[in-house]
Amino acid sequence: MIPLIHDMNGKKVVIFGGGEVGFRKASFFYPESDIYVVSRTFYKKFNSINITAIEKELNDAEDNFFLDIINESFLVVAATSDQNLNNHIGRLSKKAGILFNNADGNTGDVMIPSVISGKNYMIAISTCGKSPGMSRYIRKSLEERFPDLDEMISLQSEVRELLKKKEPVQKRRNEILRNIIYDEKVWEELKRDWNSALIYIQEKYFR
Ligand SMILES: C[C@@]1(CC(=O)O)c2cc3[nH]c(cc4nc(cc5[nH]c(cc(n2)[C@H]1CCC(=O)O)[C@@](C)(CC(=O)O)[C@@H]5CCC(=O)O)C(CC(=O)O)=C4CCC(=O)O)c(CCC(=O)O)c3CC(=O)O
Ligand SMILES: NC(=O)C1=CN([C@@H]2O[C@H](COP(=O)(O)OP(=O)(O)OC[C@H]3O[C@@H](n4cnc5c(N)ncnc54)[C@H](O)[C@@H]3O)[C@@H](O)[C@H]2O)C=CC1
Repeated sequence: MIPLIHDMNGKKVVIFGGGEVGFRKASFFYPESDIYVVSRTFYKKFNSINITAIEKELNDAEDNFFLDIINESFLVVAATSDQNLNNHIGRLSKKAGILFNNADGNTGDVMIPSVISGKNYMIAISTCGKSPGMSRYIRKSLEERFPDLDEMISLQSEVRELLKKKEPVQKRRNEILRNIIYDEKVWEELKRDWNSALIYIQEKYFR
């Protein structure tokens, strides 16, 4: 498997299973996608997000029920507590030519990663199904280790543009940007304030 960052805006996503896991998967795609959740029961937190809920016992549902509901969707997620049912939904999605993610059962075409994101970046973490708990741990560790990523990226972006005007040699621009990233004092100034970090950079690197 390889990672892709995908525009899910307005895409139809159908989730089977309305438990805590189904809710987490729905939250993952919310609010970007158009989300349908099909289940016999719904976890209480579903009240907090805007999805289309379809109450249905799936044990006695015909294949055509599934095929009608997943029609024209971009992705199907199986998150019921019944592996056989999840795998069956996977086979039907394949038949319909729709991407499939399985929260419990045979791995589908797509896996859902742990995500850290800000205004200026996103990082997705996966252990390829080996240890989702470790993905969560890595996410938490990165969040603690890099609380100022957004600020640093916007600072780099600003300095990059300033440098393009001031420094004609690309290799030199590259070197300065790298030195700034590794300059602990810049990170310290950033904690105080974005502008004081920029002033420090201009005094030290723009002479
Ligand atoms: C394969 C995958 C399928 C998929 O859903 O795409 C899958 C499968 C399974 N997870 C299970 C358990 C747990 N999942 C988590 C947490 C997350 N699980 C997520 C993704 C994935 N989980 C995909 C692989 C991604 C990868 O490898 O990185 C995350 C990243 C994204 C999300 O769900 O939003 C989210 C963290 C979000 C965050 O916080 O950052 C925790 C931790 C916790 O809840 O504290 C536990 C308990 C501890 C543990 O088991 O490690 C079980 C039951 C195992 C059993 O029966 O014992 C299965 C089924 C199986 O393994 O067969
Ligand atoms: N991929 C992941 O990240 C994780 C997956 N899991 C696994 O995912 C599965 C779901 O976990 P939870 O949401 O905690 O379980 P849960 O039991 O709280 O929720 C299951 C949902 O599926 C629905 N459902 C089950 N059978 C159905 C049927 N025949 N017809 C209609 N609806 C049906 C239930 O009504 C319920 O809403 C479990 O098997 C669990 O082991 C657990 C943790 C993380």
